[in-house]
Amino acid sequence: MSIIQVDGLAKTFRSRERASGLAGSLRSFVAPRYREREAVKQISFMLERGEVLAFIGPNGAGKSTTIKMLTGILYPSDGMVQVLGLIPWKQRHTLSYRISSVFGQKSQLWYHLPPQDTFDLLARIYELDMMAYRKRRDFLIEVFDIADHMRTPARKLSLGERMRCELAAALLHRPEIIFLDEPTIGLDVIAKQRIRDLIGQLNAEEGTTVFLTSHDAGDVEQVCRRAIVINHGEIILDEPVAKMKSDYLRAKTVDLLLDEPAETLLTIDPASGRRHLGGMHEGLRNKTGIQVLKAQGRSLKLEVDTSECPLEPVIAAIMQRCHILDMTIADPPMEEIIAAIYGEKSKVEHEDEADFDTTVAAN
Ligand SMILES: Nc1ncnc2c1ncn2[C@@H]1O[C@H](COP(=O)(O)OP(=O)(O)OP(=O)(O)O)[C@@H](O)[C@H]1O
Repeated sequence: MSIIQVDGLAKTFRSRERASGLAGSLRSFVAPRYREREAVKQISFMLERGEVLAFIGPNGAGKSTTIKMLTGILYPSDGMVQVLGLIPWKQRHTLSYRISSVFGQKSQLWYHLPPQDTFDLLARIYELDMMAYRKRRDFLIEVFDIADHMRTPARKLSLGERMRCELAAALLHRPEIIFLDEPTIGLDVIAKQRIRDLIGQLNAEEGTTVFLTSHDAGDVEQVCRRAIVINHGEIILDEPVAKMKSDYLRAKTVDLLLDEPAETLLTIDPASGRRHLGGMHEGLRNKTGIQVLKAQGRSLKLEVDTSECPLEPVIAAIMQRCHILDMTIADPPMEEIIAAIYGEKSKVEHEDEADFDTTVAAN
């Protein structure tokens, strides 16, 4: 039985347009004009208990609007939703005891209070049994490694420390589903990894269903097993992350700072005039899937298509030639992945249309 069922869900916002200047304001007051925006357009999907879903898309795609409808904050314009068998906007209170949400951009801890006090308040809000609450709190403090931060006002915590406290607070009442909206936004690499590991642990050990939105391809790749891509309010892809990864998350950007000029590692192909990693390693010579994006001074930037060439031999070959002083490996930005998905989809649609045209012509 699905834990979340979404059928033809849509939301259209109607907002009043206000003209500038005094005359414009008066005109808007007397004869108001409205603009309609379809934020979510008839989307349907289901989620099983224990799934870890990435719900991704570019800015303004309709992610937050969907989450707000699934958690009962917003009424839809059309369609039906059941979360844990409840209709969110009609049974919001009952639902709130069984779900939780964390917004990376908005703190849910009381700003001036230490997390310890927020936790105690939440225990009362969720009407938790005090003995069970203390046990759960102590367990979460240990798992999330936040003992040192429990008595510091939330406003004085670093972003990474605060996010760990936010997650622990959201889990006090043992929610069956957790909605995470950009949980790693603004965090450094180490803090991001920590949050990702904790989400994975939470799902593996407690079976919590995770509904995550993020602009960070790393969150999707490392945490989620299924991805739904939404753009302009429509679902354009719904498939396992493993498939999405092999289809669209192949390119990694490798930024290197070397101890010698980057040019010494490159050769120029006389036919195309393009630079490539030259003569460093037999296996890498003429290897497809490695593109030199930039070579300036001692910094070298490569794009490696991991479906054609794994990263390890590339890095190993460079390390045999020179010392790497610094290195970062980055995923393509979400916008690029979505553009690639769109490109692929419209190619398939055009091919289908062409097939249809030739069939019609033949008939
Ligand atoms: N209360 C509102 N009134 C009018 N329009 C709104 C309202 N909330 C959202 N929108 C519009 O609906 C569309 C979808 O917004 P939404 O916040 O769901 O996008 P998002 O995918 O979460 O984007 P982001 O990644 O930037 O947070 C946007 O065009 C936005 O301007």
